[in-house]
Amino acid sequence: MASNITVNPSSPALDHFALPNLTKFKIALCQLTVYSEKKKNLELAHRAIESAADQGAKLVLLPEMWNCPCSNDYFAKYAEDFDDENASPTYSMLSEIASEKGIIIVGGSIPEQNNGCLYNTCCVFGSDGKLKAKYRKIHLFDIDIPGDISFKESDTFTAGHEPTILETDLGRIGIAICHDLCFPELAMLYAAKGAHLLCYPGAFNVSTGELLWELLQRGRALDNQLYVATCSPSRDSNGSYTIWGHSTLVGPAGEIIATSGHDETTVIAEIDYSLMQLQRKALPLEKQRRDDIYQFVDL
Ligand SMILES: O=C(O)CCC(=O)C(=O)O
Repeated sequence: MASNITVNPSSPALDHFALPNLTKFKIALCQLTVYSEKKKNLELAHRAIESAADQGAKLVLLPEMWNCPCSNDYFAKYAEDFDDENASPTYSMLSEIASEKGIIIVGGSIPEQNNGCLYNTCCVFGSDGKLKAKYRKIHLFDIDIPGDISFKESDTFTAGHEPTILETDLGRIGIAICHDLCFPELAMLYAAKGAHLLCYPGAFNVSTGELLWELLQRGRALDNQLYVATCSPSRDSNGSYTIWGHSTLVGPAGEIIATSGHDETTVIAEIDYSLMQLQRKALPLEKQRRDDIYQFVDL
């Protein structure tokens, strides 16, 4: 299981205090407008990534479902097969711009078609333009609030099974998508494997967004004393699914470092892992944890 997990938590070499080569860098959260034409979405994303890199961002995070309208009616039509990279315009664009600018791109999510199944998938490209990881959303979003919102992602998508954390020059990055934020267990698993940063492309709606979006990401950051970055599409009030927006970077004490409203924008903010070390020294939750009373089981 978990073939994307490259760090062995039981390895004595894993030092949770160890920092990557680059401890301070800029991250960009590109809160993109989503159009019904895929080509337009690709062009917009390309421009936003290029501009973020030109402003010094070393890591760019894109939103959930940024190249496809957020509706079960569209997912199959817009889906791409990443195994056939030449047939995937999204794969090619992200790979090319990552290597051209020498940046890491956590490519939000798009519908992936693979062996007759559809997945809500995030691809991560390294600064050499190579695909470094692929994460398929594990917790699908099914909700039914009478008179408010009804959405069943599991009608269309198959759930993924593989937590994904990757070792990069910018630290160990855990990947998850949107509704995955509601499950502290996944964030804890990544923290146990030494993650410095969790990236959540997301597309919360206005119904759950106002109450939960910020609370959840601050909770995941605070519990695990690491950085959490989220990136949403911008709001489209004409669509059937009204997006909350508010792409955010949260620091290891649960503090909001930078955030946005719901319009199209790019948030550029600094990650400084030395703050994570300070927070873990000041409040050593890891040492205070009572594994004799409750134990976190990592299968
Ligand atoms: O968990 C929620 O309340 C919203 C999640 C969501 O919008 C999604 O997973 O697409």
